[in-house]
Amino acid sequence: MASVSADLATTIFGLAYRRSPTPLSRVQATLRFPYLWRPKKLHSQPLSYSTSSRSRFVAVDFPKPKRSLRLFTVAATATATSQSEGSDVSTKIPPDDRIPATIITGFLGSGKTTLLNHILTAEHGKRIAVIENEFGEIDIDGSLVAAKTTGAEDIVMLNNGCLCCTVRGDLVRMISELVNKKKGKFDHIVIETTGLANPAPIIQTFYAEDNIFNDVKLDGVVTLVDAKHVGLHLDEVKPEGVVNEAVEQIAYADRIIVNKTDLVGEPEIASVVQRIRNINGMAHLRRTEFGKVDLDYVLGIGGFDLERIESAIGAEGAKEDHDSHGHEHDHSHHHHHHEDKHDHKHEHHDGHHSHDHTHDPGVSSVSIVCEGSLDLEKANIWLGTLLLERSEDIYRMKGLLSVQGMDERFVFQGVHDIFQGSPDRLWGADEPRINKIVFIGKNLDAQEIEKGFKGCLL
Ligand SMILES: Nc1nc2c(ncn2[C@@H]2O[C@H](COP(=O)(O)OP(=O)(O)OP(=O)(O)O)[C@@H](O)[C@H]2O)c(=O)[nH]1
Repeated sequence: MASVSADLATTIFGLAYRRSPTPLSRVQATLRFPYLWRPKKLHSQPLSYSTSSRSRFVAVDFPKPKRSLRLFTVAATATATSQSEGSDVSTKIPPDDRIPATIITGFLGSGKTTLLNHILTAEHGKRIAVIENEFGEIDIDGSLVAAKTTGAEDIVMLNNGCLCCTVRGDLVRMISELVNKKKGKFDHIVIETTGLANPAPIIQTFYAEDNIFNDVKLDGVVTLVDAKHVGLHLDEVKPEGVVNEAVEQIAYADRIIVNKTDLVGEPEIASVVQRIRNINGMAHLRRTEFGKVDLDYVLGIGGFDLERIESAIGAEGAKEDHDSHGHEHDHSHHHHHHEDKHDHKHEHHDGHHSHDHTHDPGVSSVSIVCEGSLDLEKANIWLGTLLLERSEDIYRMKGLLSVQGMDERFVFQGVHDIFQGSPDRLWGADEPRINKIVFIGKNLDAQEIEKGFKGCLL
């Protein structure tokens, strides 16, 4: 284990224990010490920081493809109402009126354009700007997308490469242009990636680029899955160091749409759902034909929004949403670690089916649900070290924590080494202090994570 400096040890929730006991002064202390965790291996220079009016986010910097750096503060709690003496930072958090953006991803032919057309033609009253990324010179998807008259405020094409690789700069420019020239004329941006896109760099763009971050917030990642063919893609063994895009697209999703269910039978669908759950136990999942989902399932979901973390990390992990079909499944196969079901051999615990879990190349989810309060210093060291050592492998994480001495719940979410956290609402007087935490990533050791986490409990 890497040695952890005192600095690191005070960073993740660092602020909370530099506070004085009242909630208000806690907020102010928080804002006065705005930096959270920073991965030392990525920075030899000390970081400078500033408080910004957009103080909702915490540390971002990532090594690839661009080493840009964003420093964040922890958001103030709802209890912040005024400043007291000695405070040099406003506790007022401005309303987040940035334009939400949704990434639609999914493997080739999974139904992304079909979903986009559904969004554009549905009645929702939203004015949507669309960014289409087509791999290749010919703008085929553009002509397949419903015409502007059907609901898109603007459709822009990115045809000369893949969003996650060569045209990231173009994406930044396009979003900036949309914002600069058309702000006020649209309410939402929808970005359709190519089928071969890895969502991570696209997600990171929203945090790394000031031009985007100041005006646009990532709302969610929606992943289409072709119920008939996804198994083939998940099974594909890639050369060392090459990602399996189908797996990545599922791993980063906030919403998963298992599409083309008309082409397969119930056992195949159940098997696909199970494999997806094994990779991503956090995302909501719905089954469809031709991408027909309620629009509020895909737009305005707040997948990266701390205020909505709880809905993403329900007590037993994400559930399959059942409004579009009428039968029950509980196929959640990711590794649940619940304090009162403490069984390390229960990885495939639903007992309904026997499925092969050996294919998905090391990407899985681990969730821990347990009552108690965390020792802040220990939790800092544990999570800081975990991210320091494993941030490349930790794709997504979300958590809701009970910290000893903290009256509020602490919520956080992260994507690799982007970490965003803040005190949330106060714990209720009779509310059990239950920690919930979900990790999605590569080669996660559920037992080790659980052990590390529980070692931080008082
Ligand atoms: N049978 C069936 N076909 C579907 C369904 N959804 C989409 N399709 C068809 O599948 C084909 C691919 O759908 P698209 O929406 O273009 O898929 P895509 O993900 O945008 O494809 P790429 O841009 O190539 O990655 C089209 O012919 C769609 O009409 C479905 O639920 N059932």
